[in-house]
Amino acid sequence: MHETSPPVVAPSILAANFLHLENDIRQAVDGGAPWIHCDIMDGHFVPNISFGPDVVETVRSATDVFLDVHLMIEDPDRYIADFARAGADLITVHVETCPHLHRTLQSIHELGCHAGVAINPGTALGTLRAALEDADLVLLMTVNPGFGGQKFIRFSYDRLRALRLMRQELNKSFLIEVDGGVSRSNASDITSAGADVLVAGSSVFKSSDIASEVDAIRNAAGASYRSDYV
Ligand SMILES: O=C(CO)[C@@H](O)[C@H](O)COP(=O)(O)O
Repeated sequence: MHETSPPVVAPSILAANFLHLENDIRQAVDGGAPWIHCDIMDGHFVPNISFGPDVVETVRSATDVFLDVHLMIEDPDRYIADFARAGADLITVHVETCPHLHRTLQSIHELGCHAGVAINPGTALGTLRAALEDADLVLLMTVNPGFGGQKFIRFSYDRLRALRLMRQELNKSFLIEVDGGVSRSNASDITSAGADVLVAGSSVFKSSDIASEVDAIRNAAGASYRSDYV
């Protein structure tokens, strides 16, 4: 899981130009992104539909970077094998969609992938507690999921600090990922509050220079990152 030293910038292709997807991804990787984030939305758990395993498989065929697949879908157990087959390295499910979260995380591991748990801004962090035994990563949503281009919710800084403290108290080493409204202007505050992985969609792919934008976020994040957090 720690193949690349944090802080990691994980550009979300939700905001990419799908006519030039391979080119957009290449520019992001050239700018220093070791991960690519794939947002899977079903129009039920979140009010938007994105793409499925076929697109993930196409991305896999175009790049060997770490593929971070975020399932914003009801009943994710039905699809995790498809995303593992498509080439996901990490599969993250939402605590809000998994009544048998422990079993779901085990299934992801059995499929040979790293397992993550995501949590919405309105869900209490305590609901994660049991999952922290098995998760390789916790994805803290810093917008309400469903759309790119939203504003970072400010109370997320307190949640990040609280999650970092939980990790310390439990003596765990899961990575903390932040997703939504991340840009070069808040990346430093986000890492100093405890994030190891920063998902950035619009700020990267809507920019006129994708590689420079990734580099700028990485530099800002790196300036305040403390490796003794993990
Ligand atoms: O999962 C989501 C949205 O639900 C995110 O991955 C966004 O796609 C991030 O996009 P920006 O907020 O960076 O535009």
